[in-house]
Amino acid sequence: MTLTPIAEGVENTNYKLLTSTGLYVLTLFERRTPADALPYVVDLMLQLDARAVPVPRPIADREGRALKSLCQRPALIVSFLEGKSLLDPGVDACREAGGGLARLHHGAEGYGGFRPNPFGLSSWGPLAESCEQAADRAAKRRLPSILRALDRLTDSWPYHLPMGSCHTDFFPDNVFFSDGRFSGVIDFYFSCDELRAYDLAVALASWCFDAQNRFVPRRAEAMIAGYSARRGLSADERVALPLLCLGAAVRFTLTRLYDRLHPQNDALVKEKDPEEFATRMDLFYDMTTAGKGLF
Ligand SMILES: Nc1ncnc2c1ncn2[C@@H]1O[C@H](COP(=O)(O)OP(=O)(O)O)[C@@H](O)[C@H]1O
Ligand SMILES: N[C@@H](CCOP(=O)(O)O)C(=O)O
Repeated sequence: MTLTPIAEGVENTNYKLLTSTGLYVLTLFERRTPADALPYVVDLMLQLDARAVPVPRPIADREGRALKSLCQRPALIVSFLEGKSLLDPGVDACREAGGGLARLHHGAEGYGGFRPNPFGLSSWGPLAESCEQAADRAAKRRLPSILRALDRLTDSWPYHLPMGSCHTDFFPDNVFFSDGRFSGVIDFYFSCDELRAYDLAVALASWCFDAQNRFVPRRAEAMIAGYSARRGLSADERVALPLLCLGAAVRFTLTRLYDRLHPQNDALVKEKDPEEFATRMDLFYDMTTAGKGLF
């Protein structure tokens, strides 16, 4: 058996695990994934796997338990998924990814678990406050635009839209491709009950910017087309997308800012730049002010 650390993670500590029966991933969960949330996540992955959505399959021990404890942290072994994520996904990849997200939403239908979104709208105010308390000069400059976006989101959040089990971290690094086709999705540790259109908005806010962080409307159009070819998207959901993209941009600006201000020195994780999403937040703020659509 060999264990090789994987350094790409942002949230948890991961190892590639090679045994006589195959290749797996061992995850030790760090601060954002509490043990009591994991049964929801594991059972959702099992349901998706059973419905042929390509996700890592949790591996149980001889007593049938997948969730274990290792080094004082919750731990899980899942199957290794083949395929590669894309660094700068183009229009076709965005269409494929939209279709992949719709497959995930389909596969999650009827799921019996319930987990409120730990990083949903109601968490953003307290997160902003804890960033404010620890703020350095750069964070102090950023906070007013975060708070202004938060006011808009609080005033206009579309609570009435359809909910279900969502991934809520459907970023390019969590989606695998093989021969240009969607081949799988990993990292379900933020999965929870949320607005389905918010899940799509997270994908739009993370896939539809180029290497210079410029919004690419054609990618957004393709992603929405890929999604809606497999799963209906109502007129109300479509109209709400710019506001929900603003919400997604606030969420990732805040968690990245929090991580920069409160680093975890002992975990095998990488920090990401909050400014990348803060710039997107400003763009979606202006788009919602002007009442414009994404394309
Ligand atoms: N089941 C899996 N199959 C293949 N690769 C995986 C799997 N799980 C994780 N990885 C690899 O590990 C990296 C980090 O995993 P991820 O779950 O995104 O960690 P974190 O939650 O810490 O961000 C991924 O980018 C991917 O390369
Ligand atoms: N996607 C989030 C943080 C979680 O990272 P992941 O590696 O688990 O996708 C971000 O980019 O801030």
